[in-house]
Amino acid sequence: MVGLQADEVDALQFRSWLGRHNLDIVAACAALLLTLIVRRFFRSERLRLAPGPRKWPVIGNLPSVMGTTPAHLNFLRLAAEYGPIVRLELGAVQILVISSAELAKEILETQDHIFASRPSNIKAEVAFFGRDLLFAPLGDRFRLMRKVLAVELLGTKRIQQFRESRRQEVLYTVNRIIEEGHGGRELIVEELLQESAFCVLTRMIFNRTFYSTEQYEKEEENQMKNIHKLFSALTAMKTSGIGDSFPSLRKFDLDGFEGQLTKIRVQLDTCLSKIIEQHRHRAAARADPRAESSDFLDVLLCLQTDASHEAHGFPDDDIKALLLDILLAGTDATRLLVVWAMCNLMKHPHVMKKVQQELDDVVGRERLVDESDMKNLAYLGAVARETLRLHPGSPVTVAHVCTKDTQVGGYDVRQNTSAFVNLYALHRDPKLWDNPLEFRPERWLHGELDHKRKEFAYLPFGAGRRMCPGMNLGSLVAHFTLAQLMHTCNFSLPVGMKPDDISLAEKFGVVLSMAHPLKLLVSPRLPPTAYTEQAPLQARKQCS
Ligand code: HEM
Repeated sequence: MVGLQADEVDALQFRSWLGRHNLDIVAACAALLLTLIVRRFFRSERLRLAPGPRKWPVIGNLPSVMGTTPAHLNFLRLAAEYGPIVRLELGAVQILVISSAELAKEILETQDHIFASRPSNIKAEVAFFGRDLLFAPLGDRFRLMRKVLAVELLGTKRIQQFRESRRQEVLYTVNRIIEEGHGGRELIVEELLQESAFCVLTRMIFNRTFYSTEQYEKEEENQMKNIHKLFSALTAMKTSGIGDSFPSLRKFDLDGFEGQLTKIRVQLDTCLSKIIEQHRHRAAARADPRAESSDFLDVLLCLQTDASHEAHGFPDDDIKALLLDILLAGTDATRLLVVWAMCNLMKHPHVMKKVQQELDDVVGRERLVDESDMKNLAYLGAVARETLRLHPGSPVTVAHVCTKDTQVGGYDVRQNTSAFVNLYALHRDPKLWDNPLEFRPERWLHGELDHKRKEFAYLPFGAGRRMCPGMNLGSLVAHFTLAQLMHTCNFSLPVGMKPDDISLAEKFGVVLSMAHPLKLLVSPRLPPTAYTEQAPLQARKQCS
């Protein structure tokens, strides 16, 4: 190579080597690619994955769960075909549907430490400031929020503190029902019960309600109405958007899901920030803000500034998110328990008769029910339990995401798979319940179930680390509302309608709503003297 520099010689030698080995290189690349494909193929072949329907390219099993059939019914159908554990791919997201008590125990107890987290979720991230508890992944923030909620807000003493405001709100609703049903007018009680459940909670959270223009400043009343409107819009929206199933498409917001959530969040934020400022202002005017803490928001603002408490410095966004969680998780669940119980009582008049007889025996007809009576109303309690069995407000648990590769029921489960327990399926499983579709409150009495019922057969509040922290409050409010309604009112069906005509069909949505809300006729049941107790509206004025 006369006249060539050393590096030019190297380049020429390399080119000639390349020419000679061209084919070898292509073959090596192809072999590498093939190895990767084969390894991937064999890896998933080696994994023993749970059964499930055939997948479509890209969209996976989305067609199996799309449409207007409620998710728990789709899951029930899939369980009948593939068994108690079904694997689905919803776009890029892997999910497991669990439909037996044994496997529910495995997810919610034996492997609770692995399955107690939540997957990321656009709705929570956008509408709940990405800071709420319901959708919080497992970690220090989750533990702190859960502790604050359970100990500081929903402890027995704190719940007792709001006894009078609950009584006023429920009696106010009873009055409205009797008034609006006067003269044989047909009523959709469900709508009034939604407002009632919401206001019971807003009284505890902000010490505000939205019915009375006399008690509250107009601005405060409008704030509550606005929150109710925004909150209703939020709950009416679907739980996930295209960006949840296909994270790579999220930035395009193809279905406008994120844009819509952002609009609601901005308005909620403005409204909640104003209420927080008003509470701060009021607390600053008190001699000892702690001594006079009167509602949940006051309590949280006190913790925020208490250097000795671990919640010290809790950001405002965490406070807003926690309060929204209480409204979101508490309102519908409580309302639905009362609504489905009433529906079943109207469908089974002999059960209604027993409930009212028990109320007359325990309370009598000369006074109204008090929360302290609840412990003596065993039959009414059994009606509520049986209602939650057949109509659990959350028919499927919130998603529990698996934080590492594991096995469930002998099947391999990959990290980041979301598991849903179909509570509706467990509660109607003929292997666990005698005549599961029959509404029979008696099954809860006289220890009838003690020897028959299996563990994890009945989970209306979930189980494990993510079990509902509002169970006691939700049960108390729902049982008390039902007791007041059954004690003070006579309900009957519109002319020409028979109990058998009542439809138990369920509407598509996250919670278990009635597809055909019940229309009822109502009249007072007690002698007029029983209603002379301090009128609830007046009592609310004096209390504020
Ligand atoms: C009858 C009424 C209620 C029923 C049937 C009910 C049911 C449930 C269910 C099934 C879950 C999901 C459990 C899981 O993911 O495994 C849940 C979670 C939750 N509930 Fe309730 N609930 C009721 C009332 C309430 C009330 C009144 C509140 C608030 C005061 C509340 C607050 C929550 C919260 C914050 C969570 C999320 C807990 C977490 O992720 O750690 N619930 N509830």
